[in-house]
Amino acid sequence: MTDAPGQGTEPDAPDTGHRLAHTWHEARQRAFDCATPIPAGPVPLTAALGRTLASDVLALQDLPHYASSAMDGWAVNGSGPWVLAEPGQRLAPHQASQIVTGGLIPPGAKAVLRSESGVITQDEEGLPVLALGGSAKPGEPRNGQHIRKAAEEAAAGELLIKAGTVLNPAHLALAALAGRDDVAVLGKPLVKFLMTGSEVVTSGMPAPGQVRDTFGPQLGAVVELLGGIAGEQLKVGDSYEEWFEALEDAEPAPDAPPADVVITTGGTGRSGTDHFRNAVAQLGGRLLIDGIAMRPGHPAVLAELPDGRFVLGLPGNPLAAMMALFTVGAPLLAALGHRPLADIGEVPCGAMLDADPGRTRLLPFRFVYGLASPAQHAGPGMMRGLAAADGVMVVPPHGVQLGEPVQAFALPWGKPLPVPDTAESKPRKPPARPPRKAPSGPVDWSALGG
Ligand SMILES: Nc1nc2c(c(=O)[nH]1)N[C@H]1C(S)=C(S)[C@@H](COP(=O)(O)OP(=O)(O)OC[C@H]3O[C@@H](n4cnc5c(N)ncnc54)[C@H](O)[C@@H]3O)O[C@H]1N2
Ligand code: MOO
Repeated sequence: MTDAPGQGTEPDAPDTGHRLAHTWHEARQRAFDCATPIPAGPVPLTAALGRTLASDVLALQDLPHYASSAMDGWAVNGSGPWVLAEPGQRLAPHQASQIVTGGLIPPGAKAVLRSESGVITQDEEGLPVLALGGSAKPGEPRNGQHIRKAAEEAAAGELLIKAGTVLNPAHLALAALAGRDDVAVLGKPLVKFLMTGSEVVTSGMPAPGQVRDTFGPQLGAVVELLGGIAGEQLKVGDSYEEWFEALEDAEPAPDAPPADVVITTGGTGRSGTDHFRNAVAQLGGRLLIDGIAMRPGHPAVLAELPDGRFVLGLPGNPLAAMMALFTVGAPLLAALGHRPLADIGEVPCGAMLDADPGRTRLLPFRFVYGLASPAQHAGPGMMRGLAAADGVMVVPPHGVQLGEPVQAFALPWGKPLPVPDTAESKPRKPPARPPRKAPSGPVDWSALGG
């Protein structure tokens, strides 16, 4: 929200010399090109799920590293009856000692007799001995029976998990079996959030003049879907000093690792309480993107601070913020996280969309009979259209004709869209002949539900 003009120590905003310097495609490419992949580093196994392994995991020793019993019963040497020995002691022929599943096979043991296959009885002198009995099968115990040999899963030095593997829970267990406490994984950007807006309330019914926070519930989740690690969310007041301090982050909590990316919401405008550019300037940062020729989301800003952190300023309007996040945040997180720039898809347009000279429109759409139909309820401050959408159309400034292919991207939580063979950098030209008259604007989906 933009209220009274700001006061205080706010410096002049950096003079960028231009507004909306970047087309949608340029902004996307620039956000990707400005970042380099975060180097690989070790993470504890408990934090490694879903991460990409940077170097092979080898068995540090034999797996298992000692011979053990596969059954509860007795370790035995030779044939019965067996004289009972102390557990762990070397067994001479015709000796046995009690053992549990997983127990270390004592020296001299040749097999394990299951508890249900043996009985403790007495010899002629009344001393206790172990004899075959119960459910023992003929020939039991065979040599080596019920003994898990050392190295039967892997020998020391053997490759267990290849570099490049995306780690699942079983990989983590295998790495632990191999004796690892941590694994080297490719870098993944940690993202912190600074949310502005004194009118924003985070629970209950907002009064007139207040709005319910739409960012708290969704931004972290979207960042995770885009390959980032969602860090802490901090609410920032409207004063410049609060903004500056939050962005400076001079005294981070001792247990909080530094962010790679800071995402701010609101405050991208140029009125008195909109402080993004000024705080970046005071911190000695540089603006990489300052406005994009797109709608909604045109005030999006991307900056880099001297300490290497990227700061992505999302507009306050909820849908505008998501479009800015998809346009700038997605490529930035991909580049930092060792991933390629996502391909842009193509869908047949289900409406005639007029020209809007000079800017790209991002329209949430839903497939209706195979055609991408623009969403209703897709104003910059709305979420209803996006919540039900199948993707977002990238409508070029010259518009789109009914049935014409139009570039589109999938939602981070949605199904992929078909990608054409042609390079995404070649937006379609309008057809030479005027098309037949067709309905324009949003399509009424109410009959379809959802
Ligand atoms: N004179 C002009 N005014 C505006 C322009 C312009 O070009 N000239 N652009 C408009 C556009 S487009 C956008 S987008 C916004 C950008 O505004 P800010 O980034 O400065 O954001 P705010 O002013 O703080 O908030 C805008 C709007 O968003 C609501 N908001 C903020 N946070 C939340 C949240 N967590 N959950 C839900 N809604 C939120 C806030 O209440 C405002 O309604 O500027 C336009 N104005
Ligand atoms: O970026 Mo604003 O529409 O473009 O909400």
